[in-house]
Amino acid sequence: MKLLEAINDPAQLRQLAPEQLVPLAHELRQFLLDSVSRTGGHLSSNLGTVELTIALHYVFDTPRDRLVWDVGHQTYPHKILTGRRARMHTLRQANGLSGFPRRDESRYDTFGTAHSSTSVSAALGMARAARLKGENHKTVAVIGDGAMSAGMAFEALNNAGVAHDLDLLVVLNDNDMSISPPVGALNRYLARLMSGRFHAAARNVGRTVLPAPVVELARRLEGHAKGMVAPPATLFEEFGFNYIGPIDGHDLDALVPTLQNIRALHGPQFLHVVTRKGCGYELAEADPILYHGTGKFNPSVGIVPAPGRTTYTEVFGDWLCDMAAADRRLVGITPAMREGSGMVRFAQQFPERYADVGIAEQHAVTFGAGLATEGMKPVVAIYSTFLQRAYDQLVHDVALQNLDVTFALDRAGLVGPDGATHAGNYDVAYMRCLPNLVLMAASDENECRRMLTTAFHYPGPAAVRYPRGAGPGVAIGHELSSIEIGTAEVRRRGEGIAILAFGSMVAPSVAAGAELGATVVNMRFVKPLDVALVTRLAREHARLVTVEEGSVMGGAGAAVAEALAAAGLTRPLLMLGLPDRFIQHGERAALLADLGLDAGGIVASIRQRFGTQEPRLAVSNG
Ligand SMILES: Cc1ncc(C[n+]2csc(CCOP(=O)(O)OP(=O)(O)O)c2C)c(N)n1
Ligand SMILES: CC(=O)[C@@H](O)[C@H](O)COP(=O)(O)O
Ligand SMILES: [Mg+2]
Repeated sequence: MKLLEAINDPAQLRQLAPEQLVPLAHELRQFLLDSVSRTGGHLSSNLGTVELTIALHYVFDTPRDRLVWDVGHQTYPHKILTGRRARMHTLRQANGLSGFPRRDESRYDTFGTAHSSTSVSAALGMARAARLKGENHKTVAVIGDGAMSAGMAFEALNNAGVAHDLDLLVVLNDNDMSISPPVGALNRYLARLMSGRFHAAARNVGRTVLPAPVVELARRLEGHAKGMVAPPATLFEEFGFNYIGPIDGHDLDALVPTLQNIRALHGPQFLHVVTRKGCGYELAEADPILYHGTGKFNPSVGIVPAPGRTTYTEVFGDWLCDMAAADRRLVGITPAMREGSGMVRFAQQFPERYADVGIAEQHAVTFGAGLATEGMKPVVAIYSTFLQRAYDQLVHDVALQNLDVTFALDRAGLVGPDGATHAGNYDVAYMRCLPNLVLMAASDENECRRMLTTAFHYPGPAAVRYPRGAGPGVAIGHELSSIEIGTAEVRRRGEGIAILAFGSMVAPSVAAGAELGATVVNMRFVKPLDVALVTRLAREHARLVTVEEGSVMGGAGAAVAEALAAAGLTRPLLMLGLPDRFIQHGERAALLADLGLDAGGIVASIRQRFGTQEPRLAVSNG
């Protein structure tokens, strides 16, 4: 590790001779594999960007030249080369390095990210700012083939391609993979670019990078000389970029001179590099999906899948297959999260009714709306955090038209190591204000299954939110039974205090209620709220507490407060949930405990707010 250990800053990397870069890449890849196997994290994508990262920092004058990564799950080599090597053992842990770029972590992280397809927009903004400020640095966006499939990337290309006064380079890191195999026409197009004349052109590209008009002229002349019609320009050229490539993204002898040539050019440039996900670690190359995101593992053995407790994701996946067998109208939709959303078996068993639409949350929702207009029963499986992307589609295309779309909202609440970017803290706040929509929060695995069935049978938009990981471990029935809409369930009768708990907070609230002698209710529905029960509880108890794994602001507790106000009832109401700040990465259970959202924390908050005396006062009415 001699070369790597000497690099604490890209300026030191730039002192190396070109022939030292290959051995450096070897050291970096070894370090990366060793490091991720100890911490867990995103492995395959990072193994694929080792050479590209070295070449970019070697050629560009970072951080003066701006380097913007898309998604950011492939930035571990970048972190290692930009002074964070010694902290890689803290990756994705509380108070440790983030798994994604963060502006507050390093001046080399020019743009915070983790949701995909933002890089070209952000880089274009930076390039425009440079122009306006009279600065002459370069801006580079690195975007994967999966991320390139999103509408937002194309909105940015559309804008950038006519910005001929800006020095912007878009590097397409094409590894022919999203998390799962890529889908759609763009992917097919990229595969075609890899073949035929483009492949032949790639061999010399390091020596002959030319501005777009010259390339275009040469193409026409070549066609003319051969008496043929000139070959068509690439899609990216049609957008206004100078397209270069495809080149081998693991070949430093091609990457470095190509980037050096491009750096001297002005206007929008597009470099297509081809990499292998998992490159250099045989097991990850053979199964890049398994090694996309890993826990800790022994690199000489590889990941050994161990049976664990059933996760909510698995509950959903099993329900989806059962419901699809029962109802031929069901169509399962995922925006590029087949594995994460538990849809692998469904995709195999019901290929005609399975739709991976790419990283395209907005399209996923409106595609579902379209299916619903024709009497189909779409189920959009989506992480809470990614539904944020499709809010207008949820409002305008689904809720406003009262269309029958079921939303399976996975990763609702804190997610743990991915941190604030992936936390699903806001879905309750942004969904419960929508007319027509039914919103449920699952408190255990079996209830999750029943809620999904309820949502599916409800003839309008309905969502079930459930957290990352396993639930309390209750037995899961095989039947497809529903819950009456808008009904809560009293889990424990006590006096003085009533705890109204939502979803994942029911189990700790029941434990807290036992310690306090309080009534505990599993509210089940955020919308419609069981107003009759809420008002009855308010009349029977002196103090009310709401507990939820979601933003307190605008959340389910706020819904209870509104219901009380509407009924003219005033009661001391303690609302527990996620505070008005972003919660960083760490282990999910530990983060919840830190926030007082475990049984002990709930007891402590209630005692702190209402005192330690048994609050026996029963009130007659408001
Ligand atoms: C808006 C959004 N939707 C979904 C995801 C989940 N996600 C993270 S990486 C990824 C695949 C990205 O593919 P690509 O850009 O080709 O990068 P690769 O993993 O191949 O390196 C997906 C779907 C996300 N981060 N953001
Ligand atoms: C980078 C990204 O967005 C995904 O890979 C995400 O990290 C997956 O999270 P889960 O592990 O919760 O599926
Ligand atoms: Mg890819």
